Amino acid sequence: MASETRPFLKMNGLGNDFVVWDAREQPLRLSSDVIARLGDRESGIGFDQMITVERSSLGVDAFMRIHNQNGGEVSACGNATRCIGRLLMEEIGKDLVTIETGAGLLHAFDSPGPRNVTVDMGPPRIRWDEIPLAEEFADTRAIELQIGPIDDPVLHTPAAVNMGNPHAIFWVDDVEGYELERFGPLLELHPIFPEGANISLAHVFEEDQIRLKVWERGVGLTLACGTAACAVGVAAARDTKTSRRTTVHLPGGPIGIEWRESDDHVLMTGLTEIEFEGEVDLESLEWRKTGSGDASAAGAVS
Ligand SMILES: N[C@@H](CCC[C@H](N)C(=O)O)C(=O)O
Repeated sequence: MASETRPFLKMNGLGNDFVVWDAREQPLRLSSDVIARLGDRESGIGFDQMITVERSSLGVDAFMRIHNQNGGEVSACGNATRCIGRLLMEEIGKDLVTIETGAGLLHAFDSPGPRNVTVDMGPPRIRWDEIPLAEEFADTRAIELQIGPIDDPVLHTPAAVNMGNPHAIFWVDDVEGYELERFGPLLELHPIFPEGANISLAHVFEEDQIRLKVWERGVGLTLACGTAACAVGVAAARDTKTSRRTTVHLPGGPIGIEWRESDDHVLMTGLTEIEFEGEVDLESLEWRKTGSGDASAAGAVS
């Protein structure tokens, strides 16, 4: 049987990077082992998430399937929703599109500034069983965590928020003052989080300005995580550390978050980038670049 070569697009939202397949005409389902091999930065294409754009069974603009680098399927990815929103808006020629995800229908719309996209991520879920947590907590602004090898008290009382996926947020004085790569893997799989969790270190350094570093479930340290930025914006406002409008500064750049009072929805605005076009032989998993991205577009600043 001849091997199949499939085109893909490499994109990122503030450095949180994705391989994007268009599977609307020709379905594509890869095993978790293949996804992990393609996601490997040494031997594969390298990405944080793999995004498969499919036809929506609900008749909206598209369905977006999300896999983490380790091959596990998840329901939400804020940065990828902005990237897919941009692709669909450019394709359809509209300035608002609706994307079906595992976490529900999300609207993406054009935002001032080139390649800037806003996504309405819907309302946060903050009840202990919605996050979900393994035991009842009346107040999820600070839950109690028992974690043996870590003795810093700051790392025992995270806030917990679900933005279509579970997040734990530790408020610290300096996000660089902790070895997130050491305790991220322990906390991601802590039994209090039956579905695992994305782990954030956050610090309000100026009025409504938050510094954020994230250990993503199923990936590790990433340059940015959109749902974490939303969760942190919500946790900060719940705790009156900030107003409902914040700028969250990630290693990959800033992202604007608004937790709208009128309908409880969280809006996230930030840059999207097409890095390059490529193709993969799905049998050998060999891949090559076939085209360039935004950086080579006319007028782009390199
Ligand atoms: N990078 C994403 C989140 C991707 C999923 C996450 N790792 C999880 O397992 O929930 C974002 O931008 O939100």
